[in-house]
Amino acid sequence: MSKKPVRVAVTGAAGQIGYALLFRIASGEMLGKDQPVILQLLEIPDEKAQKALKGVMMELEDCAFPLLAGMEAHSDPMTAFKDTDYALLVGSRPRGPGMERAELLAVNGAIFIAQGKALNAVASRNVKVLVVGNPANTNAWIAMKSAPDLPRKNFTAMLRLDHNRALSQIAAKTGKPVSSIEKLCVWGNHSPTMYADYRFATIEGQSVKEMINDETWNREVFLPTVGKRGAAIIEARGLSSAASAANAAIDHMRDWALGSNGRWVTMGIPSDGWYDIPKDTMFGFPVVCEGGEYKVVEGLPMDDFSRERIAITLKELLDEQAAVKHLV
Ligand SMILES: NC(=O)C1=CN([C@@H]2O[C@H](COP(=O)(O)OP(=O)(O)OC[C@H]3O[C@@H](n4cnc5c(N)ncnc54)[C@H](O)[C@@H]3O)[C@@H](O)[C@H]2O)C=CC1
Ligand SMILES: O=C([O-])CC(=O)C(=O)O
Repeated sequence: MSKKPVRVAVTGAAGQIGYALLFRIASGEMLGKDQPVILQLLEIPDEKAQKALKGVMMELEDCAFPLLAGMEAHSDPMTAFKDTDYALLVGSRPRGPGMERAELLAVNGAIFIAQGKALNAVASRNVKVLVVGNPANTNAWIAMKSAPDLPRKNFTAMLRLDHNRALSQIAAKTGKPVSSIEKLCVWGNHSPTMYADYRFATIEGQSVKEMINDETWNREVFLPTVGKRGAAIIEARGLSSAASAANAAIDHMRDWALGSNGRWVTMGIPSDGWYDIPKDTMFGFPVVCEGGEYKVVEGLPMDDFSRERIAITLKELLDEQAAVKHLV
């Protein structure tokens, strides 16, 4: 018997990430090749944006995706999020050259208050929310705080792009396939302060740290390359990453919904006090997903350098939260 369709809301649906994301959701890459979806697409109430959204929907229609069970255009989150099972909050302003993501808080923060409230009012009580719009961790925190009737754990921020970037750098350094790397993680904020950590990573059972055996490379090449990759892409493309961001959003939601098969992945999630990160801080942690839930990998040992890096990224997040506390 075929499965009942699930509702997937995507905001910023006519933007660059939206264009790289929607076709993959509709083809079953996110929720499985047997799971029909209804797309509930939100764009700003602006003639040009709504017209562009109609164009994207025409293209979706022209793909004749067997799993696309329905599609709606919205300009109000209160209708876009009605009964939604999954919400991908992409819509917001991207940064340009020379900006940091935190500078977007002033323009983007308010979006996530309105959208958090709308999710609180009309979404499925089990909705799984992924915030992509920057600064992603703090926007996810704002949305979570604006939705007091939904479980906190349903709100997540995207650090999967950082995780994937770290995987590719390790694969290039070791000459081993990306798929062979396990137990990598990225701690903290989706910003240059993030701490990509391969101390526990293995390839075919062998320690990646021992294989690389180069702490100078870790500190002077690996960490800055992963941490500043977004800016490097803006510098090269003139626009921020889109296809790789959409790909990471698919990976994040797929693993959360369908499981990570025992593999560690990185998700930005509200802390429950793990690793001394204050409760509710939206922080990148290593997790394993199973049965529609994520579970933090606990008990990992910390050395002085890791403690220092985690303190830096935590302070940045707490400062971002403090800057918007009056709004939530
Ligand atoms: N967390 C991550 O790893 C990444 C996050 N991003 C962030 O994703 C966001 C979107 O990036 P792009 O798609 O490249 O930008 P874009 O400018 O191409 O598209 C954004 C779309 O969102 C729409 N929008 C703005 N406010 C909205 C609202 N309140 N409700 C619904 N739609 C709204 C705009 O009309 C536009 O069509 C940016 O904030 C960007 O910085 C980008 C890459 C990676
Ligand atoms: O750098 C940006 O502004 C877009 C982004 O978050 C990324 O590519 O990681």
